[in-house]
Amino acid sequence: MIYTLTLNPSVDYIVELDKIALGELNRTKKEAKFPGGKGINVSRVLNRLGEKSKALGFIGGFTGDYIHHYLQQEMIETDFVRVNDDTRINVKLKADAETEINANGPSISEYDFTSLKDKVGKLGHDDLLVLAGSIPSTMPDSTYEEIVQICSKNGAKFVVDAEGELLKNALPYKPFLIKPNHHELGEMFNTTFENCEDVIPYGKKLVDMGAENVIISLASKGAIFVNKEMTLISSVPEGEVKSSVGAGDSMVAGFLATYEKNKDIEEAFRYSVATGSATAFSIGLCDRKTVETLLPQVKLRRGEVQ
Ligand SMILES: Nc1ncnc2c1ncn2[C@@H]1O[C@H](COP(=O)(O)OP(=O)(O)OP(=O)(O)O)[C@@H](O)[C@H]1O
Ligand SMILES: O=P(O)(O)OC[C@@]1(O)O[C@H](CO)[C@@H](O)[C@@H]1O
Repeated sequence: MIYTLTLNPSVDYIVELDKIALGELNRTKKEAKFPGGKGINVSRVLNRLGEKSKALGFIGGFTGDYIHHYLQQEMIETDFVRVNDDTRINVKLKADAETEINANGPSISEYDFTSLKDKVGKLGHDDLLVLAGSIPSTMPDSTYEEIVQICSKNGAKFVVDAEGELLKNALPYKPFLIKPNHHELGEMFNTTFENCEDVIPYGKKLVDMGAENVIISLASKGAIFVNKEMTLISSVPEGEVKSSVGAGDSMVAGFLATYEKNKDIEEAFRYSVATGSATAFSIGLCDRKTVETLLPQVKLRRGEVQ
């Protein structure tokens, strides 16, 4: 079974304005709220693509209740650890550009973390855990490493979608899939990228560092896939971006949902890109129909073998 782990869930408050005037009263044109946090987004998109998953993580307070009820209504299984503080609220401003304000998140006690590790310890060979997003600021950088060590010991596969040290520390344990975007990749290697070709050598480095499969997204510029056997470069569909919040998480869900069905990497990568764009072209997360409409626009070509 697929499990998702969101150590720092959020209520995402999405606000649309014509423009933002700093230091003044602004009134919204439209607003919406959704349960958020990367792992939770992966569970919600998997569900829309017909794949079951169970959402794990820490939730607390009225915001935690909101997330819990929302997922229950969508018939998504959960097994959260309840914490004392409120789950955070992240503000997403959409005006000329998209601006995000993500909060630190609640404090997590040793006891809470142990309860969570006990749940992860029950996963075995037939399971896959998606670890996604930041960790609450009270938790150490070694947090993901501790969790993937448990998976590795019990033979459970895992996916990591996180930034910086959290991702680097997990690589030696051989994640099944990682999905940095080009900014995150640039920060890891202290460089910047213009296009898909620039990114390929760094995708290969991540494979050498332990990742089995690597997807690197470059928003409207395309995406690349690298593993030991192949390098693929993908175009992205054209359309109007309504909110890119969760587009990266949707890529992970699109890949896993398809791979679970047929173990076909190329097909999984095509779905991954179509699912990412389907979310970028929606307010909130995508639905299956939009993914299937966009799929014919996703064209893959092979990167050069080096
Ligand atoms: N302007 C765009 N046009 C078409 N597709 C897009 C656009 N922006 C994002 N996408 C889709 O979303 C995917 C992920 O985008 P991006 O590279 O911004 O990832 P990310 O930064 O991880 O996303 P997130 O906003 O969830 O953090 C892209 O591969 C693409 O499929
Ligand atoms: O602060 P983190 O954990 O890095 O990211 C959290 C977040 O921005 O990621 C999701 C989109 O990918 C949103 O639902 C959520 O608000």
